[in-house]
Amino acid sequence: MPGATDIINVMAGGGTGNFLMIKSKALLYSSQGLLSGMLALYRDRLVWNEVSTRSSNMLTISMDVMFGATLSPEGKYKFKSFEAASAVNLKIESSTHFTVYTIMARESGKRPLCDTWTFQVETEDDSATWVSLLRLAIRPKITDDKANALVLINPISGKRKSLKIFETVVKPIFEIGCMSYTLQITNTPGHAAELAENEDLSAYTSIITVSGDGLLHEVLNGLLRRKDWAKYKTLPLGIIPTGTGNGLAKSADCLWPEQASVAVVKGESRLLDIMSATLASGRVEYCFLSMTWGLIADIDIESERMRWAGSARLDLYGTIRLMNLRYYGGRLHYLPAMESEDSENSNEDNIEPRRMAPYDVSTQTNSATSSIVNIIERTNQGADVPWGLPPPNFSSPLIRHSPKPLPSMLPVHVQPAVTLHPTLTAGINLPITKGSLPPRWKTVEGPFAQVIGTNLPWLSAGFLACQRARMSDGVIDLVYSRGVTKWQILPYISASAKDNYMNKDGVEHVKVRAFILEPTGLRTTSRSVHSFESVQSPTKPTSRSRPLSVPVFSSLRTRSLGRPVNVGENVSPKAPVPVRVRSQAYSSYHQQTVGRSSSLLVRGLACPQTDPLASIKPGDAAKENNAQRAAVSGNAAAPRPPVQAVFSVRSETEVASLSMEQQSSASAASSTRGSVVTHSPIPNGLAKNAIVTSASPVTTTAEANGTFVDPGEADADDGCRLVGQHGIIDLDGEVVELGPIKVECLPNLVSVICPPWLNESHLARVGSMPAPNVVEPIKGSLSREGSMLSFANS
Ligand SMILES: Nc1ncnc2c1ncn2[C@@H]1O[C@H](COP(=O)(O)OP(=O)(O)OP(=O)(O)O)[C@@H](O)[C@H]1O
Repeated sequence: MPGATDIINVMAGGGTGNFLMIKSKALLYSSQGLLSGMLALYRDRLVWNEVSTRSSNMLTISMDVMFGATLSPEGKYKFKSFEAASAVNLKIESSTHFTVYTIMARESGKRPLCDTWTFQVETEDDSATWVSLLRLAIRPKITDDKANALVLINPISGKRKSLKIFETVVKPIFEIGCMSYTLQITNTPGHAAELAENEDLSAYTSIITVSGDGLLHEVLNGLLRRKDWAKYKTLPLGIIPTGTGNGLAKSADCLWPEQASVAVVKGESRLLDIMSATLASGRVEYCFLSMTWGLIADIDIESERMRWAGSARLDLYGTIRLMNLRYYGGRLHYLPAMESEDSENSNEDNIEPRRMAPYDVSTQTNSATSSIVNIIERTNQGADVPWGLPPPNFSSPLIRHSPKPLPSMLPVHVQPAVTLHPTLTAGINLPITKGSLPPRWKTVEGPFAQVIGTNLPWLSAGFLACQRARMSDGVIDLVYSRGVTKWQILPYISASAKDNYMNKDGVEHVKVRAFILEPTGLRTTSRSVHSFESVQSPTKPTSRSRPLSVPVFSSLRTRSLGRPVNVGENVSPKAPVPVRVRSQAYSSYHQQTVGRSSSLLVRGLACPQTDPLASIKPGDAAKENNAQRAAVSGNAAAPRPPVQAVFSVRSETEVASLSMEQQSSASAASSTRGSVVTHSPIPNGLAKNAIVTSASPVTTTAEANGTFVDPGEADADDGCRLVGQHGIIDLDGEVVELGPIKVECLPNLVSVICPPWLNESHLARVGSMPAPNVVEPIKGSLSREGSMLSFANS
């Protein structure tokens, strides 16, 4: 039948995520060759079902993990995380083929897996239709001709690998995802801010930085300085993390450049609060990450000279700073976010903090969630102000000029064009005298070892500053320590701020709307430091405490500025230098939840809860054996996200031992002789299969030994044997040496294929497909759940 594509209900249906967009006959390319089946595209998934009398494999790919579809470019895109897919070296030239690209997150610390799935349909028109519909389903919010990003690359971020990462990871994903872009490499500090402020941005649908947090901070502030900033209030911002700290990317669960690139391609977004910091000079800076003072700021700033060490500089210098803990004199005033004081310290695990009027954003009508960053347009009409915020003060002198030029890297004119609801602290005169604070304000007094006002849980990828922080809750999480010893603060810094460190042992946490920091300008390594009052009536510093040299408060930094904010430079140490920080929920940041393993459904394929092999280096046979046994017997330790494991089985004895353990499991009813892999619930009786795959852990494609047994044809009694280290198959006397094979773990692999591909007679049962090259190495992966092992070929 010509043009067998069955297009059903294209773009119709609406409502549910399950309507069918297209359905047709399609061959699935696997390392075993072509498998015949029916392919159906729904709005939320792609499903391929094998049509065969012999087996009924099924492939389901969730739309969550798909990021592109192209016409047969197999082999074109090969980058690091594509290793697994590129092992399948298919020669596909005809344009009746198309390829779907997927990304799957893996357990923490491991690079996500990108994969390709190639199908063949009957005509070129069919494959073109498939590709365009797939693209539509993958990126429903972005049409191909619309997406055009301004991409800013900071070549010196982190370990100076931004350019390389762009070329090898970002660019291929952008190409696959049909993302057009204009590239700009930054030359100097401030360059990105200048571009964001002065460039004509009308052609762009987003600004993406390939950088650390500092460059995005520049972009944000540059945008806010534009006269026409309101025009770009919905311009999405995104970050592909290549920096040192990468706190935003970590908090958004997009720490791998692959994840972040895919998120950009798919145009997913998420709200993000911004903090505005009014400095002593009157200068206003906006930051999305945090404001730190004391320990964390010192680590950040003073370790700049160790940039060569990448993110390790924070750990290295952090240890030094912690061992020589400093204390800073000053006062901290804050406006609690909660009505009740007690509720500040209540357990708020996993609960989004309650928004309080007038900052209740729950009523907002802005469609902020549909783009990466939305700067909310504000008007002078109180009633029209989003979320009931007080009217912005556009005539504030802060907008026009800085009262006193600062010797900073930014020129004076770079005042933000907007002042975000400045009323919380605007009426408070500094220095603050007793009784001058508005009601509900609280004051705590130093000496402080650290003060962190954070908008995000993670200040850097390695430092969870406040687990309770949420990026769009409209409040600041204030964490401070005063008068603590280094040993008290050590668990918080080293093990990060799990909730059990909060509000005890000197690590205080409170959710606030705004805070004011009044440093005295005195720093000491002694805990018996001067009180704020002592500054008002200064006494001569003791030998262990000293006024700081200029700049006085070099240790105050709005993290993500990418440079210190020298608040109060040239100010006498005796004069308190106030800093006002407040939060505003007004913009958003892109984020995509990438690759939930549940989103790829595998019939009969069990997901293991632990992977005893994960920590074992290839070649460590003894450890591997133990781990395999532990895994098979379900003797697993701590639970972790589902993964697939790759096993090595090297001898008959080992096979027997695995089989025996399998048979002892209730779920392994159909276990048979000589089998490593068994499945009870496979419907067509093809559950009796065995596989030997790799000695490698799951991370990469690996040279490995392999063999295969199909107990339907052969078993331990009639000649099925696993021999030696080189994957020799002995089927009824017919010996096939597979040699080293590449084994890949494909967490998003899909079918539990009962391998019918070893010889012609097996293939004949599959149908009238062309015979695959049966001596090709067998690729596959083995997974387990408790005592259940499952093999899936790729
Ligand atoms: N070409 C350049 N040469 C020197 N500095 C630059 C250049 N381009 C940008 N910068 C500056 O580098 C600073 C730090 O960059 P970025 O934040 O990207 O990396 P990072 O500091 O390593 O990462 P993180 O902020 O996540 O810790 C930015 O504030 C920016 O001003």
